[in-house]
Amino acid sequence: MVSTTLTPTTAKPSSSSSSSPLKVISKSLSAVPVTSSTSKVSQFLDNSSDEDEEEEEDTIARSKLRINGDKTKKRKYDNITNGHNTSSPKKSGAEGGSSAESRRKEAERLFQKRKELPFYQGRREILEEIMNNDTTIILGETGCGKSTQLPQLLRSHPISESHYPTKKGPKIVITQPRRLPAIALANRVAAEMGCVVGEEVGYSVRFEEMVSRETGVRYCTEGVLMRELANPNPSTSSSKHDQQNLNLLLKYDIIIIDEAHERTLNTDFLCGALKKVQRIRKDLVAKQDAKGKGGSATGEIRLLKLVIMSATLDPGKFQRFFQTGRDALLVKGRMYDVLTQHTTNPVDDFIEAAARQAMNIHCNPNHDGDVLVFMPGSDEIENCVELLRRAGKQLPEGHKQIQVLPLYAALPPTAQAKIFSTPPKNTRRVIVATNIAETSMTIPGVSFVVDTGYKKEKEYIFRRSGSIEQLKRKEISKAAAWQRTGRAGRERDGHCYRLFSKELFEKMPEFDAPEVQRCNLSSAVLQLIAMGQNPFEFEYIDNPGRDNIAAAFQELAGLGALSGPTEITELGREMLKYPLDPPHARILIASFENGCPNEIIDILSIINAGGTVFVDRPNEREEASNARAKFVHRDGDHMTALKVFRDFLEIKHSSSGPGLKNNKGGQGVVGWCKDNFVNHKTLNQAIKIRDQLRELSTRYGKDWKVSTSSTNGDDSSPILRSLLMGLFMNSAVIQADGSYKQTAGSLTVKIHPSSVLMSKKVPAILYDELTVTSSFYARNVSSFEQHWLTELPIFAKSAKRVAVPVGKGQL
Ligand SMILES: Nc1ncnc2c1ncn2[C@@H]1O[C@H](COP(=O)(O)OP(=O)(O)OP(=O)(O)O)[C@@H](O)[C@H]1O
Repeated sequence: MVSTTLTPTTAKPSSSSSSSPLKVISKSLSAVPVTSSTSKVSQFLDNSSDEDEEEEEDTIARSKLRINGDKTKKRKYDNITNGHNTSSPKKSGAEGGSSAESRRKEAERLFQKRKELPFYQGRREILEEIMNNDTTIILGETGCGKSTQLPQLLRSHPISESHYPTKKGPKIVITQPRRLPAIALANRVAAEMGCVVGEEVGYSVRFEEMVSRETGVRYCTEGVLMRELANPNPSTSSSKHDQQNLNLLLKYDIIIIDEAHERTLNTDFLCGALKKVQRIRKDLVAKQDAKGKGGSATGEIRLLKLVIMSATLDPGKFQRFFQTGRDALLVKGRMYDVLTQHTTNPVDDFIEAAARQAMNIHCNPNHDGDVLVFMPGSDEIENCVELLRRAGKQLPEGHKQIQVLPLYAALPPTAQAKIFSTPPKNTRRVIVATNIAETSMTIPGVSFVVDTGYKKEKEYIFRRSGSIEQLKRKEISKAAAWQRTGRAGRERDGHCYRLFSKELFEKMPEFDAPEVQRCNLSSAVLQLIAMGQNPFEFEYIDNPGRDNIAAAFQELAGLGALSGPTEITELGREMLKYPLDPPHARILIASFENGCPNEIIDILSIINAGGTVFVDRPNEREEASNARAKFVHRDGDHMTALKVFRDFLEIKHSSSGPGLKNNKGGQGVVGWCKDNFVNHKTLNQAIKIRDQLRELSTRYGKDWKVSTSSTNGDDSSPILRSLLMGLFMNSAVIQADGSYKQTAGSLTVKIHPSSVLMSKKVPAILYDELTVTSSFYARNVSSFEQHWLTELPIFAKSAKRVAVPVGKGQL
């Protein structure tokens, strides 16, 4: 293999060189990246006193007490453990004294490491700043301890305790843009605090939750908190204080928005909504104090503190938005050095170059540690994985082996969680990931990062004839490059190989463009309206533009979620009860009316599981196509997926044990999936989602058991009609020349080759998504009767326009 030529760099992360006012916390510590830097653990500036150390030891002792005290309390979840435990003590759901003892010992061991983290070193100044202000902006270098240490310190450090004199301490929520880091961080922090996930420390992500009444630190995705703001849980909300339907989140004292540099849709909407909540709570506290209700510390309503954090955010932008009037805090220093190198020449084929670089690392006997490779998207990842696996097979006998693991959002969570498992002996792991692993994550064992410099980014194209959202490959920003670099150097010194030149790096934008300016806003706009906010007048960090908001209104109105520019309908509120996008929520509600929730819940669970229903294996195309043939349903991919799922469940239930062993009559479920080219990871994940949707339906008084087979036998039309209620914007009718023309736009679309309807001609199609390559391809396609369109309120008045009639004989 030809090695890539790389040169070392001495550049600094953009945030550190920002002209915005910053208050430096650990002055003697160096910034990333380090080339031949001498910053080591022993050089950390320790600005804590001995007395402070004693207070910290005391904190550990108290958290021990809390854990033991919880022993007799009934927990909300019986199965408190999960498959994502990233550090020992592992799966310590047992309540026995020995596991509590092992947790305590592990927490004590980890405490020795925690004490060395720069963030921990600067804790007094950080906590005082937070206690003295409403909103604090913190920039801390990657790996300095922001996400793991701040919630723990806020919960039980004496500085915070004196501010929150109640026995329980402040309740803290910390948001993450993605579910994997939220779960991994909760596991890590639970281990550091010596408790079981779901007790003192918990997490809530879409379709999965590990929290209880005892939970004082809750890691959650931004989406979960947004949903809570818009759709207060009746059992926990303080609705009597809600203003304009905005949930004031009174059960939380401090909300931390972590990784704010990502500027996801939810980051920006959360910042706007929380700023408002903070202001309303402040006014209410002032009124409460004036009435003499006992002061804000102990009164019914307490002030809300906000902390905005990242290693690479633009501090000036957030300072201006929150009008903090304070310098952002800069926590400098990291635990370990990271040497960063750029290529001297441009790279022709970045997939091959990345595979080469990973193999070069692997074949160097002095290089110890796992490799994390960043690729733009799943296709590039699968190609790179293939190259690496092939190269791995050619390693000489006795050579250290490689285990290659893909990591991207469409993989089901169980497949994603593999990155936390211990590799076999004498094996180096090479993880090939999208930017899903770019922020927040500490992937155990990783010492090397290979960065291709590319990402895939959603781009929303506004067209009068129907907007489309597409994924495009783009160069990353400097902030993203530093985040990627920061995935090394977390457990030991690291090395980052950038497969782009220093000159190219210098030309990269400082930060990523905010998602509000390039994504479909319908879900966020519906939530805003439910909160009583006018999306056109909402305070945005960066305005999304009227066209983007108007497009969301159009879609939501079509779904029946809005009755006026700022008025949500009953149906809209109903839609918000389910953790689904508006179109999917609409489909679910339609299924209750059409008598098919049983089937629709299964279909929606598969769609939301991430991953495909079928898998491909190289050189087995014919076998795969023969195996699939027996599942094909004439009405298309949704009914086909339902058939696969139902057969899978039957096999699973008839198999002995958890599905890994053979059942008496034949093969086990894993063998069945292999023989039928079925993706068992997707379907197992679908089971979990199905259970949650069923539970939610029951909670809202809906009978999910109703099924078409109990009414109309084999008739799939109620299911397809339900799908159309949500996916009408994604529908197209056949034209005389055999092409399909969008009903809500004017694009000509083709059926994707992966669809079972690929070579069929049907009067009308609906689809889950549109991918754009040389043409517009509809994926996950089902057929339906053209005249159904005229029954939809949005099309009823303009039936002629949407349904260009083509008789069956013409097809
Ligand atoms: N799952 C884990 N396994 C091992 N070590 C971990 C784990 N999680 C955190 N750590 C250790 O704790 C340190 C601090 O992690 P933390 O996530 O708090 O840093 P951070 O400042 O939030 O980083 P980033 O900006 O990259 O999110 C890491 O550098 C690593 O040494």
